[in-house]
Amino acid sequence: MSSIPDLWRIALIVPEALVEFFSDAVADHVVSVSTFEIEEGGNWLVEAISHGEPDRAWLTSRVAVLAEAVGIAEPEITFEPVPKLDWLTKSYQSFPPIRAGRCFIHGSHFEGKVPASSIGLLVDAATAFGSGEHATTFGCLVALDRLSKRFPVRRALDMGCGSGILALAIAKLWHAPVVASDIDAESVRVARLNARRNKVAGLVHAVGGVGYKVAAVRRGRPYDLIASNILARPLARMAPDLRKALRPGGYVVLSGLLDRHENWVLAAHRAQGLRLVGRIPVGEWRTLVLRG
Ligand SMILES: C[S@@+](CC[C@H](N)C(=O)[O-])C[C@H]1O[C@@H](n2cnc3c(N)ncnc32)[C@H](O)[C@@H]1O
Repeated sequence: MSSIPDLWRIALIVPEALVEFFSDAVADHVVSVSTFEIEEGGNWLVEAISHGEPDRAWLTSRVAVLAEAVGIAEPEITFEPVPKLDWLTKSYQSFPPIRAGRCFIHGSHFEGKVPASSIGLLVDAATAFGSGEHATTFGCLVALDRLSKRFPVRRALDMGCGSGILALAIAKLWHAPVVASDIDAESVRVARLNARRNKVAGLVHAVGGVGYKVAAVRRGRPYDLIASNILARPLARMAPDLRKALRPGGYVVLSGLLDRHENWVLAAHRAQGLRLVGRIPVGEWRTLVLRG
């Protein structure tokens, strides 16, 4: 527990018309920003969470400058540490096991048995994205399970690994080495921890850095399989790099895109010669399976 960074809550109340403006202004300095209406048609609460104690003086003066710029009274900004064990224990316990294809994702609080014929993935809801409950992670796991029944993989890449959940699944489904990369250092730490806890540390190599710029990602090429659950814009932008990194005939699993972005992302990858071989819609989210 001691290696989990301290979380801080930063809160301010602003008029509805300025919610986005203030959320964007703090977004680069925190790990998440939530907004809630607190008076119907009136004020909203902007609540941000940061890793470690935020720079109070900087944030306070930034908020003051913004308030002056839009002609409102300077909103009060509060800073408070988030009680460590409480929220972690709470979030651990709020996640029941999830099945996605043969994958059975459970937290360390799960006392039951992983069903025979399932593949257990031990992932606690913590400080990195990916504990199976999100539609995009779920879609990727279902796609990976389907592919594992008909396609051999000698090496794979999980780009934007978060908790490492997709890399763990690939390592367990194929017993193949996986490079797991993430732009966020905390995610890399959590992915390594999860690889050890799932006894696949010898197969999952977690590295930090942006997309295909990471040396270990380039060294691992060509990959038989690339999974990337990021967002529509980076997924579309990385199409040329992705094709270069993929072995001809290899598979790509893309997620993190909404239904309205599907054609756009697909067009970028089709322009590189990939073709659509699978599509898993979950709610408004889409997971696409492409073949090189
Ligand atoms: C939606 S999470 C997915 C986590 C996990 N793979 C899953 O499927 O649940 C996206 C992750 O991609 C990382 N990320 C975003 N842009 C990236 C980029 N250009 N290169 C590498 N990682 C990136 C984020 O830090 C985040 O951990």
